[in-house]
Amino acid sequence: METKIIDGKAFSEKLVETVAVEASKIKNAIGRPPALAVVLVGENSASKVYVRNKIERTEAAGMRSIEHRLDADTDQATLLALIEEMNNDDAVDGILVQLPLPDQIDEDAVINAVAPEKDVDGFHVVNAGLLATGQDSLVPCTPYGCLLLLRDQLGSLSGLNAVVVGRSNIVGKPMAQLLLKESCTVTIAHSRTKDLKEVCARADILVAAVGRAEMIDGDYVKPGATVIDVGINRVAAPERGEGKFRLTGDVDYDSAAAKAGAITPVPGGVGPMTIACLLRNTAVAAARRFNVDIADI
Ligand SMILES: Nc1nc2c(c(=O)[nH]1)N[C@@H](CN(C=O)c1ccc(C(=O)N[C@@H](CCC(=O)O)C(=O)O)cc1)CN2
Repeated sequence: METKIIDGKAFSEKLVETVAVEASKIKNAIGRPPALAVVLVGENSASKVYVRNKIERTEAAGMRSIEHRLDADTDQATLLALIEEMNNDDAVDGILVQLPLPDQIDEDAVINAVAPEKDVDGFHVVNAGLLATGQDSLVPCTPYGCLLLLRDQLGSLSGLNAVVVGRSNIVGKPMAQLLLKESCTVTIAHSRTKDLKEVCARADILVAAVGRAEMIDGDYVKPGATVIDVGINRVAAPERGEGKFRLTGDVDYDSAAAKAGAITPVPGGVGPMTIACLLRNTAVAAARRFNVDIADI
């Protein structure tokens, strides 16, 4: 059986087109486009690229982008004051603080300072609680992107065995909640799980979000399973020249693809879905704030 390579880039481009249509409906209804404020603290080079992409794609989708760049030595009180200002600004629909933050800032305090209805990352404890109890919430972008790819690949997920490797608040836990909502039988596994290989090899859906380059190889994959690789790791690639890097996932692609029915590549799989779902969440946040009816995206 041939392995399907899931094209997250193409899927994300179609999703952004749909978001743009809904964004223009919102603009017609409220007299301005949905607005997303992005905050970058410091000089992390990957974060700078992600933020630049977020800004470009927000504008390309016909939405307003507001950018705040703060120095690496910014203190927590200053960042919290900026968030409070944006919470109270009626012209801001979505607020995103790019992670990771410098060490002097408590990430949880920042995440929970964002007004839940503007929390387009879906990380606030209120949104996490709403998701866990099956209520409407803003859902974290990466897991939601994985879910859209899975639905597109498999149709109904009901009754399937899903294993999520990784228990972060940002990916692993919300991914498990989303799969549970789809009536999967869900296992959250992690680096301390006993017999991890055997646990994974029972999965119809295997989501790797463990943060270790190429850890999940073909031995972890049930024949025909759908494998979703959330990892983005930069590893040395001396074959490309001195000091060069290549991007790789948490899955050892070649050996996993040899067993899987379908698999996401890195790059070009889950990554592009993260930003597309951020735009989707911004449109959803604006529509909910102003009671505008939009399509279910
Ligand atoms: N506040 C947040 N911070 C972070 C999040 C997040 O969802 N919210 N996620 C990641 C980074 N991230 C978005 O912020 C992100 C990561 C990767 C991609 C992506 O498109 N990856 C490409 C490869 C890009 C490259 O060359 O590096 C791919 O996989 O094809 C988009 C967004 C941490 N911080």
